[in-house]
Amino acid sequence: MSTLLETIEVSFSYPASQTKALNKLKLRIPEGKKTAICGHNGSGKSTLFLQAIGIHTPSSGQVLWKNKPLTYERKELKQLRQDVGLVFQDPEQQLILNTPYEDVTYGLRNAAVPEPEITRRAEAILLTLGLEHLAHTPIHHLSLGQKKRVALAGVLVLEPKLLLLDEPTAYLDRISEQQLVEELDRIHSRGITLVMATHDMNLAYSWADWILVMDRGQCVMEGTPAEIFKDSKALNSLGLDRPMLLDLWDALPEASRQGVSAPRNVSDFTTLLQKVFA
Ligand SMILES: Nc1ncnc2c1ncn2[C@@H]1O[C@H](COP(=O)(O)OP(=O)(O)OP(=O)(O)O)[C@@H](O)[C@H]1O
Repeated sequence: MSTLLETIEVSFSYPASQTKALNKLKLRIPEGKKTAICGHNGSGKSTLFLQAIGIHTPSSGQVLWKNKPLTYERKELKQLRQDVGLVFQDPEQQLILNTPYEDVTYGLRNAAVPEPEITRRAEAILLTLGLEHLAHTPIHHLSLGQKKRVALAGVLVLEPKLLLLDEPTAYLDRISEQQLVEELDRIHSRGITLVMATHDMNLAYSWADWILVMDRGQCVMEGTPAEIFKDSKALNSLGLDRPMLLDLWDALPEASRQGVSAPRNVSDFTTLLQKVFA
């Protein structure tokens, strides 16, 4: 499993704060996977993302992109921010222009992409995310879910190799969440490595193929969803819930679970129930 981004013993404190937001953090983001980063409020997930795009620099330790330590030179940071896209939890922090079209084209102009190419790429990404009819609508007229899509479009249009998403489904309704997850799967199938910070253990369990758990600025667990959610006690002590599907799975008669792996989504669970109660 090759590593795209790595932190080696990274520590960082915000100027106004006494506590370390990151405390000798050691973790790796595997290339090509869908990784979920879980952890209670304040465990350091967003701070890690800001380190990954070089907005903050470690007070000690190193951040490595493709096995090379970041030097934080201007040219390198410019390239890094094209390779690593960050979608903030709150789209208001990200959307600075008046309309989705202006916002999506802004990053391309900064990257000195030729004008015909800008138009082509902006129109394509707005279409992909179902935003074409809103391209010239003032952003303050959009719903939160639509703003989240615009923020995602503005990052995706730059064709990053690694996409970091901070709580992308927070405050979305079930249908919008489902649509976003489907879109993320399409993005992943194009070869983009995805990392999602989330509090939603049901989503982490069904969506991710690799999970990192953070606590007090450290990575305290890593593994596949099956490995991570096996240890309910450890998760509880970290303030994280067990996915509902696993509780339901445990409630099934033992004989029906023998030799079958626990379902990762509702549709697999329903199929299993139909077999059990046939
Ligand atoms: N701008 C800031 N100024 C001072 N302290 C901050 C700032 N941003 C974060 N912190 C502190 O750094 C620590 C890590 O915060 P961070 O936002 O990275 O956690 P998180 O895991 O993303 O939390 P959440 O799940 O609530 O988004 C917390 O103790 C937080 O209070």
